[in-house]
Amino acid sequence: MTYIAIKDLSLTYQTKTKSVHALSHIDLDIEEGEFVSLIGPSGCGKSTLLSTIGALLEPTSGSVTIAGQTVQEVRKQRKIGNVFQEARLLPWRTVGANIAYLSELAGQRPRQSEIQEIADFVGIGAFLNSYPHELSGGMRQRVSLCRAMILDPMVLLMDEPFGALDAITREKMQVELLRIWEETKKTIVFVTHAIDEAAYLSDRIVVMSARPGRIQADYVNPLVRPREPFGRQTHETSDFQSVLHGELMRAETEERTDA
Ligand SMILES: Nc1ncnc2c1ncn2[C@@H]1O[C@H](COP(=O)(O)OP(=O)(O)OP(=O)(O)O)[C@@H](O)[C@H]1O
Repeated sequence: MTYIAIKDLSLTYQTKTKSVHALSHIDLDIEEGEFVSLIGPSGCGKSTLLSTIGALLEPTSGSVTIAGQTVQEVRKQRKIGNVFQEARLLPWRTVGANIAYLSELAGQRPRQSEIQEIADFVGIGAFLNSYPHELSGGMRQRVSLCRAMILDPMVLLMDEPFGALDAITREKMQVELLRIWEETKKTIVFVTHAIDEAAYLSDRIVVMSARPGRIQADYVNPLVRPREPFGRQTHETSDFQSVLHGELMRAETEERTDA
């Protein structure tokens, strides 16, 4: 059953000096509990699409609904969780206070036991009284994930969340995210540049064309779960990654032709 429904969505940015046609006639259905990755050439509109799903940007035309509600309604209920490449934590607040922050904005003060429970679940239970500058990049991203998860979001939108982490931390975070997803069955839309990351994590991989971004291909991931973590490759993994790589190359080539 369709949960996130994106219908004929286009978006053009208007600046003082120019207009940038970022997305063109996007149709995409995502089911409840699905893990979908968006990949595509740099500047093809992945973050823009994610922002329209999160109601951070208004499309020029078309619509996005989640469980039949407009994304603006869902956003008002604070039921959209965002995780960005930078953790965007408030440096003067402790980890615990950062996790509580968005709930406080919504007029709810989460109980300490609730904060402890989510922090334990995401593996930072021992750091609630620490400040962001005392944490590693991976730990800061865990705090950012807790801050989103404590809202019990209907969807989790993740924009290259591990893009700034070193390779080892990134792989650990991928394993952790899969565990969290399997236990909570949240619907996740995940933007990444990394084919191996998309192939390891997702149920589906949507490949976008060069700008203006369109859906170029939509792959159901053939790799059975549980999958090999830490970059370990099976024949099936490398075959699927080659297919995705070819698709990305086509998108890149199209960009050069259009330029
Ligand atoms: N606020 C804005 N005003 C004008 N143009 C913008 C704005 N934000 C993004 N763009 C342009 O829209 C296009 C899509 O940008 P977007 O960040 O969504 O792409 P992306 O696929 O996420 O890129 P990357 O992979 O490099 O992060 C790009 O050409 C970008 O320069």
